[in-house]
Amino acid sequence: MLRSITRSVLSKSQRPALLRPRCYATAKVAFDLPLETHTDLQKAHQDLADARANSSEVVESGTTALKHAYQENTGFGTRPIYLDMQATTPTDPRVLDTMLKFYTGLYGNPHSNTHSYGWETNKEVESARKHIADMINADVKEIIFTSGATESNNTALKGVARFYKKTKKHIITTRTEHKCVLEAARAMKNEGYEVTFLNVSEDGLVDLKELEAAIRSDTCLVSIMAVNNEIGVMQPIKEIGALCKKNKVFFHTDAAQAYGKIPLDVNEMNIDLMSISSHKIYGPKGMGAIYVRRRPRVRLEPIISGGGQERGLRSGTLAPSLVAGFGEAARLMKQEFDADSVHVKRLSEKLTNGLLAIEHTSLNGSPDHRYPGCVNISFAYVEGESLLMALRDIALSSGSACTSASLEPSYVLHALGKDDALAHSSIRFGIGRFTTDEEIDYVIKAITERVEFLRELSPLWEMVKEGIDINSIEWSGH
Ligand SMILES: Cc1ncc(COP(=O)(O)O)c(C=O)c1O
Ligand code: FES
Repeated sequence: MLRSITRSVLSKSQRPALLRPRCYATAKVAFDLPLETHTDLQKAHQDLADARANSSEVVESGTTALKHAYQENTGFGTRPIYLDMQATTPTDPRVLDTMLKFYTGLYGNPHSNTHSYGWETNKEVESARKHIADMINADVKEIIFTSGATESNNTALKGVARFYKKTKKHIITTRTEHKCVLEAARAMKNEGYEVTFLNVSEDGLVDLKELEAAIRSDTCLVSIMAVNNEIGVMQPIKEIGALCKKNKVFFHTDAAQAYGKIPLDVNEMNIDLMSISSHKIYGPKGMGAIYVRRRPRVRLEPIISGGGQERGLRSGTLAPSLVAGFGEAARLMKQEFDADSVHVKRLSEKLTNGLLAIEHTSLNGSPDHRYPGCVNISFAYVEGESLLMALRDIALSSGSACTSASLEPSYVLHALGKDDALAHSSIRFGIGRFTTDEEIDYVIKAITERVEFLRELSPLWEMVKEGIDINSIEWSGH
C-alpha cells in the first residue's frame, strides 16, 4: 500500500532530480542541501592515500593509509560509500598480496605428492588451514575447504541427514536462517525427512525451551545460525550447544556472518559443524570451509563425489590462491580482532544513535544480542525502495527483497512480526574494518535529509502529522 502510494507520487512528472540516477550534485542545487558530496570525500581519501604512498613513512598494518587502500584507483571511477558488508566485504590488500604468488610461480596442484610443485603448494594450503582452525579453537583436521558457506550449509544439512537416515529423519532449524539453509532443509523434506522450522521472538531470538521441546529421538541435526545476515542478531550459541549435547543431537551453526567477528570456540560452545565464508572476512569470494568435529566424530555423506580430497568429504582440486587468501584473511581477523571490534562498535553506535534520532524510526532485532556491524533500521512512512533510489551515493541493501528478483518483503522481518509496511521501509547498514568516521557522518546526514524529503511527498506522512491514527483507517481495494 505504502509502496504504491509513494511510487505513484514519485512517478509524477515532478519526480525530483534527487531520484534520478547519479544526479546528487543536481539535487544539491535543487534542494539547497548543505551536504558535501561523496565525491569530495572520496577525493580527500584518495589524496590522503596518495600522500601516504609518496611519503617515506612506513605503513604499518591497521594505519589510516591502509584503511583507505581499497578506495585507491580501481579504474571504476568514483563509487558510492560501501555499507553493504553483509553482502560481501572488500578484499584486504594484505590478502591479495598473499594470493598473487599462486598465479605466477606457485602453480603446483596441492594434491600432487610426487614432486616439489605439489609439496610447496600443499604446504601453503596447510598453513592456511591452520589459521582458519585457530580462530575457532579447532584442529586442522577438522577444517574442510568448500566453495563458500552455501556449499558448507548444504554439506551439513544434506550430508548429516543422509548419513543417519536409517534411524534419524528429523531436522530442526529456524525461520530466519539464510536461504541456503532453508532451501537445503526443504530439499531434505522432499527426500522424506521431517523439518521443524522454529519461530523466533520479536527480537529475532530462538526460545531455548521451544528448541528443547522440538528435539526428538530421531532428530539428527539442529542448525541455527550464529549471526543473522539481515538484522545482525546473535543467537545464544553456547546455550544451544549445551542443549544439543545434553540431548545427544548434532549442532550445526551457519557462522558466515559471525566467524572472526564474534568470539567462537567450537569446544567451549559444543559446536559439531560450522559453516564459514571467506568473502565475509575480507577474503576472496567463492571460498569457504566447513568445520566438522572429529571427537566425538560427526559422520556425513559427501554431496560431491570424486577423487576423495579433503578427507573424502569434498572432492575436487583445491584453488590454492583462494585457500591462501582465505587463510590470510582468517589470520588477520584473529590479529585485528580487538581493533576491528572496537572500531566497528564505535561506528555502529554513532550510526545507530544518529539514525534513531530521526522520528518514527526503529531498530530491528534485539538491541542487546547483536553483532554491531549489522544495523537494520525501519523508517516508517518511507518506502525502502524509494529511499534506496534517493541514496544512490551509498551502497546499501533494503530490508525487503524489492531490489532482487522477488518482490516479497523480507521473510526475516516477517518472522519478527513486522508488518509489510515496516518491512518495506527497512534498510540494512553494514560496517566493517575499512569504514570511516567521515563515511558514517555523511550517511547520517544524507539519510536524515532524504527521509525528511521523501516523507514530505507522502500523503501518509501528512496524515500522521495531522494526528490521524493510520492503523484505524479502513483501506478499500484489499
Ligand atoms: C548467513 C549466511 N549464510 C550463508 C551465506 C552464503 O555464503 P557464500 O556466499 O559464501 O556462499 C551468506 C552470505 O550471503 C550468509 O550471510
Ligand atoms: S517492495 Fe517494498 S520496498 Fe520495495
